[in-house]
Amino acid sequence: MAAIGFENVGKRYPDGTVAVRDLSFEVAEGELVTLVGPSGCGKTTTMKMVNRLIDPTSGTIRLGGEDIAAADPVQLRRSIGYVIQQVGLFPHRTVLDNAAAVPVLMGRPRREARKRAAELLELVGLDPAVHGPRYPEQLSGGQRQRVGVARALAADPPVLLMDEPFGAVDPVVRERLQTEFLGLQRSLHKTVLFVTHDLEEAVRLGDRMAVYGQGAIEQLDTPSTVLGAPANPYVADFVGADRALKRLSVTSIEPDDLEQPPTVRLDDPAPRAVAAMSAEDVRWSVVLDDAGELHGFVFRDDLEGLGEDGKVRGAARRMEAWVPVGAPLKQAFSVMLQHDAGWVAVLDGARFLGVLTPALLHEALRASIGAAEEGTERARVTVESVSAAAF
Ligand SMILES: Nc1ncnc2c1ncn2[C@@H]1O[C@H](COP(=O)(O)OP(=O)(O)OP(=O)(O)O)[C@@H](O)[C@H]1O
Repeated sequence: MAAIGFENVGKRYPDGTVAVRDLSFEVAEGELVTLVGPSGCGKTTTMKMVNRLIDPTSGTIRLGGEDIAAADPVQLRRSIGYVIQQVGLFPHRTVLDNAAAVPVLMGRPRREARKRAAELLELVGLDPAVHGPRYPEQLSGGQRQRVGVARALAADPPVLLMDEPFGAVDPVVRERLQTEFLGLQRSLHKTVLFVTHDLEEAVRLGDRMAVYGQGAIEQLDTPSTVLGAPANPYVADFVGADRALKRLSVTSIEPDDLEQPPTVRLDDPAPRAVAAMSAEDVRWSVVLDDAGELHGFVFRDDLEGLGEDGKVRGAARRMEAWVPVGAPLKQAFSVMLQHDAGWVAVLDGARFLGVLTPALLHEALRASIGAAEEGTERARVTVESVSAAAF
C-alpha cells in the first residue's frame, strides 16, 4: 500500500486561481520524492494538502490508505513531520525544548521528550550539551535548519513534509545539510515529500522526482531517468542543456572507477621507492603512513635528491585533495578544482582506495549517461573511447 496517495486532486483558491489540477500519484513507504518546478507551479499547495493546512477542492488524498478528509486536522498534523524554510522555532524556548515540542504536545512526559530531543540533536549534528541550552537566535542559519529537522523527527512520524528546508542557507552549508539528511534518511526510511525549486537538490535527494509544469506533474521518475530521458520538451527544457553536468551530482564514485597508482610508505628507504617507481615508469607515487592511511604523494625527482640514506618521509608532500568513496562525481571535480590538482584520492573511511583523475571522471560520467539512456545500470555499460579533452 502506498504511504501517500493522490487521486485526481485539484485545488482552486477562492479567487479562482487553479493551483493544481487532477494530480494523481503515489509515494511508497520509505520513499523520498522531490517536487521541483518553477515558482507558483503548485508545489507548496500539493504539500500543504497532505497535512490539511489547505484542503483540496476535488479528489482524495490518502495516508496509509486512509482518506485524510476524515481525519482530525490537528491530530493529523502532529503525526506528520513538517520542516519549512523559516524554521519557525519558538524564540523564547531553548533549542532542546524546541526539539521536544511536538512530543510534549502529544502528551509525552517532558523528561522523556527532552531525552529523545537530545538524541535527535546529536543525530542532526548538534551537541545537545552545547547547543541544547541555547536560544534559536544564538545559532547559525544552518544550525537552526538542523533543529527544524530534529524537531520534525522528534515524534517519530512515518511521513515528513519538507518545504525548501535548506533554502535559506548558503550553498556550502546547503550541500552539507543535504549530505547529512541523506545519511539520516538511509537509516530512518521516512516517507518524504520534499519541495525545492533547486533542480540539483531535487536530483540529489530524490529516490524519484516530480517535475511540475503549471499545476500538474509533467514527469515523475528517478532522477537518472528524468535527466537521461526527459518525458517531453518541457521537462527537457527544465532540466536544461547541461544535463551531463547535473549528472555529476547523481553519479557516485565507485571503486571500479579508480586507478591504482603505485604506493610507497613514509618510512620506505628512498632508493627502494625510486626503484619501484622506475620499474613502473611513473614520476610520482601516493604515500601512505604506517597505518596504510593517506599521507600524500611524492615525486621521483625529489626522492632522487635525498641520497642513499633518505626516507620517503623526507620528500613526501601532504595531499588535501580527497573525497570519500560513494560521494558524487561533482564533489571530486570540485575538490580537484579547489586544490588545482590533477587527481584526487578516494578514501573508504581512512583507507586509501585509489585515485580519480579528470579522464577517469569523464569515463564514469559517460558510462552513467549511457546507462540512463539505455535504462540499465552503470556497471553494465562499457565505454569505448574516452578523452580528457572535455575537461
Ligand atoms: N491563498 C491563495 N489564494 C490564491 N492563490 C494562491 C494562494 N496560495 C497560492 N496561490 C497561487 O497558487 C499557485 C500555486 O502556488 P504554490 O505556493 O503552491 O506554488 P509553488 O510551486 O510552491 O511556488 P514557490 O516555489 O514560489 O513557493 C500560485 O499561482 C499562487 O499564486
